Amino acid sequence: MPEIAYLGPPGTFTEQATRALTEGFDAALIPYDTVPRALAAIRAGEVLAAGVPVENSVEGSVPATLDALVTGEPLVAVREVLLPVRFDLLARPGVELAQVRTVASHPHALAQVRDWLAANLPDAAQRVTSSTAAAAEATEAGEFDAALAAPVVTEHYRSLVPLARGLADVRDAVTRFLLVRRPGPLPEPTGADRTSVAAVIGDEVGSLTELLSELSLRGINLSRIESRPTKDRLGEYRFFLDFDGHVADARIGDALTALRRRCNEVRFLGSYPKADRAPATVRPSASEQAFRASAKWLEDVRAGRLA
Ligand SMILES: O=C(O)C(=O)Cc1ccccc1
Repeated sequence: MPEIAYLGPPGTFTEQATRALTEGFDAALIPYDTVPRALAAIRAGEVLAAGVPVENSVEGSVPATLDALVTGEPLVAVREVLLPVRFDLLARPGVELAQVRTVASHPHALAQVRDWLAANLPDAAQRVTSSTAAAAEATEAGEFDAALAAPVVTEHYRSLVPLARGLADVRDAVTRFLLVRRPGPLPEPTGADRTSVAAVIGDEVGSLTELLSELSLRGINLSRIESRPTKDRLGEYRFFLDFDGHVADARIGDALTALRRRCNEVRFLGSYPKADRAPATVRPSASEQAFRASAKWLEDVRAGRLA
């Protein structure tokens, strides 16, 4: 049975997401304490793939995931899923809200209930853990007074009881997760796909504008842009771009070759079906048919068939 890594321990949001990402095939889910370790396990050939969180509608990107995706051997995303996130505040039996002095969770969880914590636990010290389930585990062990975690976490840390349920400063917050693996055959284009790349550009006037123009000129809709320091030199950034379309689409292939020419480094991070299944809108001049017809025209010109 294929083994798939996820950010553990059991009971994380990533575990739930990874179940959804691997729906339809039998896989054994293996917990790793951090996203970089889960991705290292793919690179080392210990697991086939990993489910990882990439971004949240409230708190933005998960930097550890972005950095680990571009450090080391190439990896590509093959599926994505969106998971609504709400948190329970869990404590050992007998601990009341007024007694909570320390509350632990993943940084994204603490950020998503910042207002609730300010209003209800203004004096509690916030402690960061590697995941929400790690916070629950440590709370059960007596390390913290309370943990913010997924409601399902109590299936694993059974002595914990909720002090508050369904917390979220922003209703309908969602987190986006990817199933990542080593490069291989790509998912088939569906007409509602997303492509992810990471590009390092030179420190020159207009280099980012020109990079983005390569997409807009071909009618490609950019759905996310995020920058992270390359860590090599102050002021040098790597841009993580997500856009509508599949690398098999002519307009996307054309744009990627342009990025490859322009950028100091381009890493392809996958083409995969969008979770919302919303088809890409393609203007007529960027359609497959238009690309085919113009390539044919050029071929004819070069062969001396047309003036
Ligand atoms: O810690 C977890 O449970 C995770 O899977 C990471 C995370 C944390 C907060 C919101 C969504 C995902």
